[in-house]
Amino acid sequence: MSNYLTKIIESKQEYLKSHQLELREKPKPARKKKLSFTERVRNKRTLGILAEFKRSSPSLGVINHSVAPTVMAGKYVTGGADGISILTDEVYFNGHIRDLEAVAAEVEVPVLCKDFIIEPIQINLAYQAGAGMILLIVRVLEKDKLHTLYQHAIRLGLEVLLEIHDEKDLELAMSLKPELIGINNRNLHEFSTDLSTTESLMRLITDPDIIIVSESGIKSVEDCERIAAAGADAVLVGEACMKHPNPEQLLAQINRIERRPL
Ligand SMILES: O=P(O)(O)OC[C@@H](O)[C@@H](O)c1c[nH]c2ccccc12
Repeated sequence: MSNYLTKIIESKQEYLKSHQLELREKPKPARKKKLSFTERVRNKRTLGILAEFKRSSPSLGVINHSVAPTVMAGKYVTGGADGISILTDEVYFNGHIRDLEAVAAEVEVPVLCKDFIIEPIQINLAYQAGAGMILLIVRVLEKDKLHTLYQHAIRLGLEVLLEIHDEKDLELAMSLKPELIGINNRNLHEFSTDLSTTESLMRLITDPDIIIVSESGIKSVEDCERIAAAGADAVLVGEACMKHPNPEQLLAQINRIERRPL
């Protein structure tokens, strides 16, 4: 693991230890049944969209601190997002699980809990807050732990976005027979992004039933066209949405991009 990721994971372990009391589970609230992200993407012929709410990040510092998550999520849905990703990590991304809770209660599309998940309690809390999906980053988990967390989420009826960055991650991810894979274009050693990561890993994924989301460094409609040409099914866009003067318009344009036929 890179130094940066190791630091984040260590801080997450600390956080979970020191917040044990607050993090205790509450009774499960009634949940609205929503169409899953995977189903939504399968039902359309154009590029799927996961639009992300991210106030700040370790690589960029402050991105946008002035807009409320529910306001932004409303714009994302208007623009045609098939799912909303909410960064809930407090320490590095200035997020909160309450952001997710507020958004999940308001929108009809599924909401992704974007965090560094290393313990089942985090999955339970995401579920209780109304998440329909969680992220598992293959790189930060041992094989057994990855399997345990994956099965735990699936049993709760959550979708899992399984994030990979290279061939080794892909091999491990495939051992779970996933429905949904995220290819992260960001090199976690030095924060740089390179869309060719999606292009090269796409060539190795031969199962047409797996929905592939390309993540990070996607800044424009042209970038999305490139991702669609590589054969990915969906994009995860954060910074470009958060900084855009009119995110609805950006997403509406992305929403018109045809996917590559199987
Ligand atoms: O803001 P961008 O470059 O559009 O990237 C969004 C998303 O892919 C990125 O936030 C991300 C991808 N994987 C992660 C894991 C943890 C935290 C953040 C991420």
